[in-house]
Amino acid sequence: MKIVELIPIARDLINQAKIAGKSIALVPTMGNLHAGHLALITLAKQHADFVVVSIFVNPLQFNNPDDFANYPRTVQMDCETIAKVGGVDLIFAPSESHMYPYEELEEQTFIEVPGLSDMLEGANRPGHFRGVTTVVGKLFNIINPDYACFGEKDFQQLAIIKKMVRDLSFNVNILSLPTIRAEDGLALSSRNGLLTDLERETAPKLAEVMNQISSNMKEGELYIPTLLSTAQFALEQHGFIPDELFICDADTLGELTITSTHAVILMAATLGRARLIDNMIVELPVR
Ligand SMILES: Nc1ncnc2c1ncn2[C@@H]1O[C@H](COP(=O)(O)OP(=O)(O)OP(=O)(O)O)[C@@H](O)[C@H]1O
Ligand SMILES: CC(C)(CO)[C@@H](O)C(=O)[O-]
Ligand code: BAL
Repeated sequence: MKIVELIPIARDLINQAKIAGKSIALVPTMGNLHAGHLALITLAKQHADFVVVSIFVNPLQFNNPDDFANYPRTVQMDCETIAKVGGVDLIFAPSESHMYPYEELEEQTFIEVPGLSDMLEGANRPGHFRGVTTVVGKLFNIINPDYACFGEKDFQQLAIIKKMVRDLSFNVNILSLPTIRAEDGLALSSRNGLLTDLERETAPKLAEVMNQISSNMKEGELYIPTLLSTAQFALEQHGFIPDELFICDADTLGELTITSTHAVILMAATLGRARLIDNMIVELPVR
């Protein structure tokens, strides 16, 4: 396994693999790896001969400077974890100045997916998805993967990346994986490390509240304002500051309509220093 910081060196190694007839899979991450990332690596290995993991805390996608400053950076430990798990051929871990060599980040050329990027999480984190699509597009151009693997935990991000790939004709197959959870139901996330022990005990309540909304919907309660206000109240009772609570059509991410077959519950809530996100698909009862 090679660990590479520079774009031309990564390109050379990928070209050699391609000349040898190998297919390439990319797992983009911001590091601080957990079992969710390792499951994405397993997915990549199932599809391709040469697996690349990128580790880059992308400044373009952080609209909150404290969030960027606090984001856990553990590259050395991540490389050791990946080496221990095995099966990864290349770790691409560029420096910020190598990815964005400008004095001001705003000088960088951006990729922007309209519509989907501005709603829901995008409305709450202005510029976030523009930063994600720009870095993912750049990684696709550097690594030139046949496959790229993403988690369904970032549901809206996945929808936006699929649209970017379609709209810009990137020659890459997008693979995805359901959210990997701790035994108590908490979605694994790098930001979970920011929780105190006590907050960590409370954190699974986010998924519990989501499960409760899902059960209510399956039983026929489909009046969204009631579902959302009940969830908001429950989260506040547990000490969360709810940030986003949405129930949308899982296919369009727009409002539920009479023809919707699946809803998605999207949640983001702050607990202590951590902003946690989660989501769940709900098959709607026949109406
Ligand atoms: N619990 C999980 N299950 C499956 N995939 C996950 C999980 N957590 C993250 N991923 C996926 O891993 C990839 C890299 O995500 P990232 O490095 O941001 O980790 P993260 O744990 O989501 O961190 P954070 O949520 O704090 O940003 C993304 O495609 C993301 O959707
Ligand atoms: C896809 C990604 C690695 C781009 O920085 C990031 O948004 C993430 O970790 O989900
Ligand atoms: N996995 C999501 C990346 C972010 O919150 O910036």
